Amino acid sequence: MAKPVSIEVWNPSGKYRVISTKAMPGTRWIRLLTDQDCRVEICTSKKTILSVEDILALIGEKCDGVIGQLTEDWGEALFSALSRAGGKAFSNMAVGYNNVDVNAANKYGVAVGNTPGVLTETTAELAASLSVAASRRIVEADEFMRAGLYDGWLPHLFVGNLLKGQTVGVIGAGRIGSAYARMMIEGFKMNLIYYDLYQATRLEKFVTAYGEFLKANGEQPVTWKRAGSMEEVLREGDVISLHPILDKTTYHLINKERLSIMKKEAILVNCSRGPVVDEVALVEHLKENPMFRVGLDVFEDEPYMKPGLADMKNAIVVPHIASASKWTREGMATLAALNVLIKGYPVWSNPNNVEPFLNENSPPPAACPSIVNAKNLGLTASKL
Ligand SMILES: NC(=O)C1=CN([C@@H]2O[C@H](COP(=O)(O)OP(=O)(O)OC[C@H]3O[C@@H](n4cnc5c(N)ncnc54)[C@H](O)[C@@H]3O)[C@@H](O)[C@H]2O)C=CC1
Ligand SMILES: O=C(O)C(=O)CO
Repeated sequence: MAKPVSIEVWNPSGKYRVISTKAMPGTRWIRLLTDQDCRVEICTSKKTILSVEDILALIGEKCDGVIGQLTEDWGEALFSALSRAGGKAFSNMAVGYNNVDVNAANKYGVAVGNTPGVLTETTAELAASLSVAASRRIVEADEFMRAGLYDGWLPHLFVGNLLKGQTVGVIGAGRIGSAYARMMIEGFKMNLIYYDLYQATRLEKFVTAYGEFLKANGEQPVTWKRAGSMEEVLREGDVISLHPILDKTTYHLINKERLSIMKKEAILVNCSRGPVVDEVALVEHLKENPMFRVGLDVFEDEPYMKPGLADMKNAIVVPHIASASKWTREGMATLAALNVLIKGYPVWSNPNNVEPFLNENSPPPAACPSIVNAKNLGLTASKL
């Protein structure tokens, strides 16, 4: 028998019981739920990652909807329990939902929400920050300064790579990958090579137009190329950033063999999911190629790093903070809350445009912003 988990309660007499497995930023998300007659229970356990047993205890006998986190294992056990408790909706507070077994949710008729769009720019900004920090060796230089080792300017001190005119490679040119590409192209005048299963038409148009603008102003135009294979991106990119979803096609997409075809002084950035990179092979590669650098926000065995990674000077590591801006995190909480409103709301027809849900000063549309299994469950699409 799992121990009861500590909770904070809002609107105790609300008709619908909604649980959030973590406290989330802002208060708008709580207000939106309590305004719709929900009793909101927020888990206040000190444990960072809740186990399946902890969440089963939270769900209890009656529960209408749950907002959960990407660190939790949402599979058969939780969806069957939620369904038995009368629950109809679950939302991850994340756009990625590789921690969710959507087939199990379908089996129990539970809608699965995610939070796209609101984190696109914030996540791309962190990928861009890691790209610049790695290319200019900012973290190494900062450590050197704090250690009191700086005794004067030297021609060879922390020499890094110039980004202008180099090639930025993007693998997975969806919302975040495309936003990142634009930042690197517009900000640093880099040329683009990308690989995706689909054509990134808007991104291509942007690079073409920006290239024409530069040319008209007497500058070297930027260019783009859609690669026919991932290997092409790896061979040609000077800075390569990974932005695909994690599934079986992208697991260990970067492995020993693929690392070996990259340029010796390339920079690799991963703000997608840890298992997209074979981290053991990466550590070996970093040891053998001191001029190869990485910026990592995510790790294969998160929250742990593979042995040796923390010792590598040519690696910058940050704790899965790519979406961590105040506006984005509050927006993610809002979208997650609206996804679990269980009054039979229709599903928003364009999850790539979630702006109307994010305006603090006007009520959101009466729709669930993003339900990934809406078609499987035959949910009605919003006409708004
Ligand atoms: N580190 C962090 O804090 C964050 C991480 N993420 C991760 O980023 C991922 C992407 O997010 P969005 O850009 O919003 O999703 P998206 O769905 O717009 O883009 C994903 C892209 O990956 C492409 N893709 C899928 N399989 C592929 C393959 N085998 N090879 C090449 N491309 C492939 C898709 O066609 C799509 O264009 C999320 O699924 C999540 O895992 C997202 C936000 C924050
Ligand atoms: O949204 C996601 O997928 C994250 O990783 C956290 O923002």
